Amino acid sequence: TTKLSKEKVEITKEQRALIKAILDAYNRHQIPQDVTKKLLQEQYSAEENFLLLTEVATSQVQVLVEFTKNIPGFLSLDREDQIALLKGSAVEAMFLRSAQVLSKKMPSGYTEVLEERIRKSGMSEEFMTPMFNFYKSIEELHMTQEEQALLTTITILTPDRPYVKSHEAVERLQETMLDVLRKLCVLQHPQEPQYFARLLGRLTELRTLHHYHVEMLTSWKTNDHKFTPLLCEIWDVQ
Ligand SMILES: C[C@]12CC[C@H]3[C@@H](CC=C4C=C(C(=O)O)CC[C@@]43C)[C@@H]1CC[C@@H]2C(=O)c1ccc(O)cc1
Repeated sequence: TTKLSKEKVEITKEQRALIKAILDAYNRHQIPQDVTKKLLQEQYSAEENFLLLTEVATSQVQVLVEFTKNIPGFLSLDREDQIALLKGSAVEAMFLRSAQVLSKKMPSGYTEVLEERIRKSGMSEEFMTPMFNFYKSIEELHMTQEEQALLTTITILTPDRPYVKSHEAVERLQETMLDVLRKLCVLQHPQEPQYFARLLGRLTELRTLHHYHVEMLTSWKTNDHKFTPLLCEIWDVQ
């Protein structure tokens, strides 16, 4: 008979404090009300939808920077590495954020409106399909808030981003988060031993979306769509 590994998984006091710090930061940093209200009120047109998504994307980058600064240990990394990690993970963190938001049904109908504006923003089908497939694969996981916040943190703390100098320091920080997430998955999804592996599989899918995103921006640019200076800065768009 296969001996089920009933390994005694225990979250330490420090790890519990880490989860709390990351979850508080994740919940504290939301898109400002006035931005989301505009998204609900403005009329629909491909141009208007693109402008609104650009505004909400710009706001999300600012939220991402604030969240990242609250990741325990992040500010003790080398300053240039902090920038390299933010630039390297901005697109993936944004797609992970959009998947987490779009897989939640909100009473305000925000999710439906957002989805409608994405579908009618002048984005070509070839990028729409993989993006919505990703949203679906995230939705099927039914991630808890802690798992979402930790998965975003793990994405940001990816050591092999371009221009990262002290690879080990980032790796150590990421491993701390991976260990906490692994334990959480075992405790919160006891009947799904593969759940943690499935979560990490989503990070691989995120990297392919990153590739699509570069082409998506270029296709928008050719139809002379303007991005904000912050988006150009963080996404290396000319
Ligand atoms: C990524 C995205 C811009 C940012 C949106 C995302 C859909 C849902 C979101 C939810 C957010 C929240 O509720 O916190 C923050 C903004 C995001 C993350 C859009 C889907 C396609 C779009 C896009 O790629 C895009 C890129 C450049 C643009 O100028 C306009 C759109």
